[in-house]
Amino acid sequence: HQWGYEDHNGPDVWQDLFPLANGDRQSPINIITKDALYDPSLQPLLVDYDPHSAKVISNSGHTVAVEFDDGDDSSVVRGGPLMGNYRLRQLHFHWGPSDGHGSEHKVDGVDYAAELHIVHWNSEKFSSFVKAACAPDGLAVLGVFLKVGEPNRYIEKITDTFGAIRSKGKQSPFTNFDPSCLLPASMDFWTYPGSLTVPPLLESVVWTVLKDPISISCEQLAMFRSLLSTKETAGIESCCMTTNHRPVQPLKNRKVRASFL
Ligand SMILES: C[C@@H](NC(=O)c1ccc(Cl)c(S(N)(=O)=O)c1)c1ccccc1O
Ligand SMILES: [Zn+2]
Repeated sequence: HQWGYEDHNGPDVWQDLFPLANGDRQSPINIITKDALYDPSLQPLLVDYDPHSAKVISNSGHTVAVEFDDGDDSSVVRGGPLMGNYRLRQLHFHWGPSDGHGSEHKVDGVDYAAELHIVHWNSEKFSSFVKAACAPDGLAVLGVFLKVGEPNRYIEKITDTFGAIRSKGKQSPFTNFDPSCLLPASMDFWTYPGSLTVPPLLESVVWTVLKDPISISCEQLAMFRSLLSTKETAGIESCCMTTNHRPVQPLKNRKVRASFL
């Protein structure tokens, strides 16, 4: 039984197989900006990525991901709400069936066309991503909103590979890529304690969501939707990855902090 985003295996039934779906610190959330607490003690968020860490780009069936060599601390994020270094592991995207929605987090109820997640793990306290993914401060995910507008020349480097990774399970070499090129000018962020937004929904993510979006053109977005969530095997008709975003979850007893006034 493979989880997905359709009625029979989507977010509304994930709780059947993954009980954490109804947990106390689930992601994504709607960020209500007037309730966000400005915290002057928050340090700037500092990324330091080595382009040679990028290894492959893969179609996981749920999303498209660039995977990095996380064997050393050559690509890390630190500062912000984080204690110590978090090592870069992978980046991936979430989008929707139309340009009107597709991001996972919302800001004052408004969602963007898509959202980029840059996933890191706490290499000071843990020896692997899998171990870190089970601890409350094990992962740090940097969320970046994508707003429909001008074509994005760095997103183009990603969509250029889609011909080779059209179906689920396909991967292609992808190196010499620094994810900093996908960050907006301002590193102002909101931060809150949350979870993976995909099963197993582990509650181990310190979220930092950047305030400003980056651009993506509607044609580039359409290319994400042309990726297939099915394997290439003959006989099974292929289906497009038209949507892969989880609805917003209850805030419950959490506070969102802002790094800016
Ligand atoms: C199954 C899928 N894992 C994730 O997508 C994923 C993992 C961790 C986090 Cl923290 C998030 S999230 N959305 O909370 O940022 C998503 C996957 C596995 C292997 C390769 C590519 C790939 O995409
Ligand atoms: Zn994600």
